[in-house]
Amino acid sequence: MSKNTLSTSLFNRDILQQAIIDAFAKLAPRQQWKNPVMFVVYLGSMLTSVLWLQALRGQGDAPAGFILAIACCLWFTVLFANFAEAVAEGRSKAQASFLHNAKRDIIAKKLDEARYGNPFTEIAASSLRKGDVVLIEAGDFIPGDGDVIEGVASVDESAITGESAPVIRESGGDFSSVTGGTRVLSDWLVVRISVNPGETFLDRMIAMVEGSQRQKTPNEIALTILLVALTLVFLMATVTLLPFSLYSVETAGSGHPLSITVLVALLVCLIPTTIGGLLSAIGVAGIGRMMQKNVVATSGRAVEAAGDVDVLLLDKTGTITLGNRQAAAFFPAKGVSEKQLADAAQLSSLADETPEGRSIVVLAKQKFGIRGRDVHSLGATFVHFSAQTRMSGVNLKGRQIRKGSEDAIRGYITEQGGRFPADTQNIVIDVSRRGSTPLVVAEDKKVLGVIELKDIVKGGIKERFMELRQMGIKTIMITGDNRLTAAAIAAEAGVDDFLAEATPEAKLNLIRQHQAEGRLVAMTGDGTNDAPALAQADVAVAMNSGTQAAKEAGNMVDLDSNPTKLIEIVETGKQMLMTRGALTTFSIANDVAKYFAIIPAAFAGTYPALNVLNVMHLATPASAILSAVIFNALIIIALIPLALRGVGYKPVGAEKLLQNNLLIYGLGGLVVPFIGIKLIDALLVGLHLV
Ligand SMILES: Nc1ncnc2c1ncn2[C@@H]1O[C@H](COP(=O)(O)OP(=O)(O)OP(=O)(O)O)[C@@H](O)[C@H]1O
Ligand SMILES: [K+]
Ligand SMILES: [Mg+2]
Repeated sequence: MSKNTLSTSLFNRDILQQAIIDAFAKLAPRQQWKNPVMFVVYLGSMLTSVLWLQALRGQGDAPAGFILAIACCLWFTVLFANFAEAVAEGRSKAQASFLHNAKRDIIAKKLDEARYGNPFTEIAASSLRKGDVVLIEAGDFIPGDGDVIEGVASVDESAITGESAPVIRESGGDFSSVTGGTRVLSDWLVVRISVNPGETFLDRMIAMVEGSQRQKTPNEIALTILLVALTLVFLMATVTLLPFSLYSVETAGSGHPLSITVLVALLVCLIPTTIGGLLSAIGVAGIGRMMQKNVVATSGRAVEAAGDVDVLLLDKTGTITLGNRQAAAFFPAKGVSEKQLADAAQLSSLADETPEGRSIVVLAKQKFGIRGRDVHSLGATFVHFSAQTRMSGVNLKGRQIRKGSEDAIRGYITEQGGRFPADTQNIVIDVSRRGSTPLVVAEDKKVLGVIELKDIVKGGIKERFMELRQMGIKTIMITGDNRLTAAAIAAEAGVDDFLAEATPEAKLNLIRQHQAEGRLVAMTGDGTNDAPALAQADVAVAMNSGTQAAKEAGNMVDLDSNPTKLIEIVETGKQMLMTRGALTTFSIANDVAKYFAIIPAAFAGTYPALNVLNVMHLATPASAILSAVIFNALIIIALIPLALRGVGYKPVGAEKLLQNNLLIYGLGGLVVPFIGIKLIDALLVGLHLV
């Protein structure tokens, strides 16, 4: 399988070079203001720089060299945080670059009338409007997003999906959507354009992936508020230290007061700069990791919700099963021959565009040599399948043939005064218990028998559901099939619950009900029918092969159109949340440790008694403060790979995760600074810098 996505090499040279440039560009106050914690460091850098200039003129509150060293460290802290964000954005951009290649000048064949064979005019794709109808022939690029209204063709979508195998796009059903920039390989399509220029799927994907549309997610805002509160507390504490130290020096008549430089250094070490500097990079990287899985998230919020999902709604057909429900056998009712049933079944399916319908035509031909008849010469009118009626069929010259779910056909024939035979009832039960879908065929008010539609549960799916259960996520299978079939497949696949005979409304209600109970719901969908439910779900993954309506209603698109991807999406979301949680824990634990490094040293001159806290025995007060500030800057750089790659993830319960997190990142966060600061101090001494 060829994938367009970037190799995971974090330290791609081009990205790093660009990120260094961007790190400086991000020094603009307008950018800095967006990140309140780092904004404090930014102000501190400016203040200490001014103090250094004063010191050069002999008016310093500390030696000029010391102030300069602190100022430089603070500027680097800001630059490192900028750099982290720039690297994350650079990787996303690199991942999106192949999408730019898919944008090209295309000539569209705009049809004067919406039908194949009519004359067309050639116009630039960029001037196509929503509602225009175009012809696309073998070799042509598809000029815009739209839905196929006529024709069947194989399409090369590798420009978008990176998948080189062609896909079939056809009118009707769930494979009717085409994307601008892809190419028709064989045959022709008539497509109704569904978006105006500039609003295409490709445009939206590029904007999202490149981060130009990225806004803070609700959780990011909440965390930022917490970090700002912490920052304010430390700011107050630090500011009040100054008059305090002045007073005590005065009353004692000895020692010297704290310098502004030391106070700024102290403040920067105490506020949560590590998470403050990496927060945005973690969010961007989350979207980037989705992209690596060929999933385009149209909001950071969707990625975040994916990590918190409680309930997963999965379609039976195509998600849990392979999805090509194929006719496998005919079971005639008493007094009907199998051939008679097959003939009626085929007639009712001649215009049925669903895979089920087509397979019935094929099976009747294979078993009895019944040829597909020319539907126009029959003077027939077709009744198309819908998920609401669960029935389809044909009316021809006084004959009305229907096929559909048992209850739909029962309703249909009782309406006309017919009776549902007991032997057919038994066949339905038998077929359903096997996990197959029974389609009952009726002519007028007489039941002719049952068609068995077979589908196969995907290999390995049971293990995936087990993992989800370990993560504390409930899986619910949804199907339009009857309860018996649903129960058989649910048991085989190992889902927690199922909803049978589901209409699109029932799906929507199920989502609302779970949300009302405070749960976050995820689902996948591809049909126009799924659009309302997709719009309601918290995480809504539309298949790239699906209809435009589904893609617009969802907040993620899976370019591979693999419904089981939802499981990986949840894992990626969880990993992003865990990474943020881990680094927040680490950051705050870190600050506590820095407190012990810097306080005794900073106050040694003012309060000699505080020396009992001086557990680290750093060389001098100046080297203690400098070492802490250097460590504070370097830790941001050191954690960039972790922020971008994400912490390792195993499917265990939330409580266990929290425990592990506190243990590793909390304890680590406490210990690492002691070692780091001690080493830096020794190095400074060794190099005779202090
Ligand atoms: N082409 C058809 N003609 C008549 N009846 C059909 C047809 N396809 C399905 N049915 C009936 O309608 C019921 C619901 O079908 P539907 O495709 O909505 O089910 P589903 O399992 O939810 O599949 P999906 O995952 O595609 O939504 C089926 O159980 C079957 O009885
Ligand atoms: K800090
Ligand atoms: Mg279906």
